[in-house]
Amino acid sequence: MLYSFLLAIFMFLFIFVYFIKLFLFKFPKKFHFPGSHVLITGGSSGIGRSLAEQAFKLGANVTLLARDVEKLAETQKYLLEHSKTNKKNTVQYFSVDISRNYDEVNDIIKQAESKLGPVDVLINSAGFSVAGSLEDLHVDQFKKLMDLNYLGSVHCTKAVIGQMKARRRGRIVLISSQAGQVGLYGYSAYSGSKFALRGFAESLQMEVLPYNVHVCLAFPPDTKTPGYDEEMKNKPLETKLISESSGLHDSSDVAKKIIQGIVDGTFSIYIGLEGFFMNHLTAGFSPTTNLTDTFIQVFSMGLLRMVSVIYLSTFNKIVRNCAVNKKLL
Ligand SMILES: NC(=O)C1=CN([C@@H]2O[C@H](COP(=O)(O)OP(=O)(O)OC[C@H]3O[C@@H](n4cnc5c(N)ncnc54)[C@H](OP(=O)(O)O)[C@@H]3O)[C@@H](O)[C@H]2O)C=CC1
Ligand SMILES: CCCCCCCCCCCCCCCC(=O)[C@@H](N)CO
Repeated sequence: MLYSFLLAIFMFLFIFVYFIKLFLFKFPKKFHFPGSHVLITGGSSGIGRSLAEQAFKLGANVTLLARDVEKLAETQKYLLEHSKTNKKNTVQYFSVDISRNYDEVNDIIKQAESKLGPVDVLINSAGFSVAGSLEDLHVDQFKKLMDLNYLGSVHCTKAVIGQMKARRRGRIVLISSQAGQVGLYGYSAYSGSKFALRGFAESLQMEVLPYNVHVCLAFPPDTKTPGYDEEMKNKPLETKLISESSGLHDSSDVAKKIIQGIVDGTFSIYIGLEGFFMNHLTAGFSPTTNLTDTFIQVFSMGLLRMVSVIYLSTFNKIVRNCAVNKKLL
């Protein structure tokens, strides 16, 4: 009796999900890297640099944007020497602060496009993090985080979106963070800038879907990069202890998942086991681009919510214990 009841529920959900595929959504077509133009902000370091390396190896022409010319030149040299393919693809770079002024960013991107053709994939990886309690964070730091992590991505996206829509081809990649899925101790400033990307990504995806442009929003966990090392210097113990629960990952593994997401046109890209859980728990009203993920979400959200409540209580305990140890409570 119970067995056939469960079977009926399973069948119902199965039919529902396939209904989604057949009648409600057209899933993205695969993207092919060879010969394409991939522009990567923050391409001279960390996750952006690993993405540049992998895109270049796949035969893409790569444009790197960042501020420091030496790091850019060094990355270009590294790619040309270490990732050489038998294809005739190339790497160029431009120095620009993407957080400041839309017109300046737009000019640089137009220059990049005049050399390598219209951008097919825009990867917004330039970003940084500062962790601290609200009392320790300066209001200026909130502003700087929004200017780079959020507006920097908006500027670059606005500069390429017109031609992508016109050509019915393109991928916009936004690098959020697991701290853009859950707010944690120390991330009051950083999380705001990363949650903002999700609102931007979801709205934009609805706007550009008819033009075959796909938005990919990635949620990396802690990843060993120069930016991470910098963040660690002033990270509160609470934030360290809580973040440890989803481990420390390698930037080339993170980049690999993102590249696969770009190929598939996945809206929501996660990394690691905790990433998988958080992705499905927080899927909410986000676009569906993948049948398996949608299927898992329909089944698992309630159960995952239960798991998240347990995690939350352990995080709250960490914060309380730290306050007690600091003799604040
Ligand atoms: N590392 C991690 O643990 C995680 C990182 N992320 C996110 O991934 C992205 C990449 O992080 P990560 O690889 O660690 O960062 P890194 O600090 O290693 O690299 C940042 C890159 O962005 C460039 N950049 C910084 N400011 C600007 C600016 N104003 N204009 C143009 N370019 C700029 C830097 O070059 P230059 O300084 O020369 O301008 C550099 O190339 C960020 O958005 C980050 O928030 C998400 C989750 C985890
Ligand atoms: C359903 C239950 C699953 C629960 C798992 C919870 C794990 C939460 C850990 C969050 C880690 C946040 C990392 C932020 C990384 C980052 O963006 C900075 N390092 C940038 O430099």
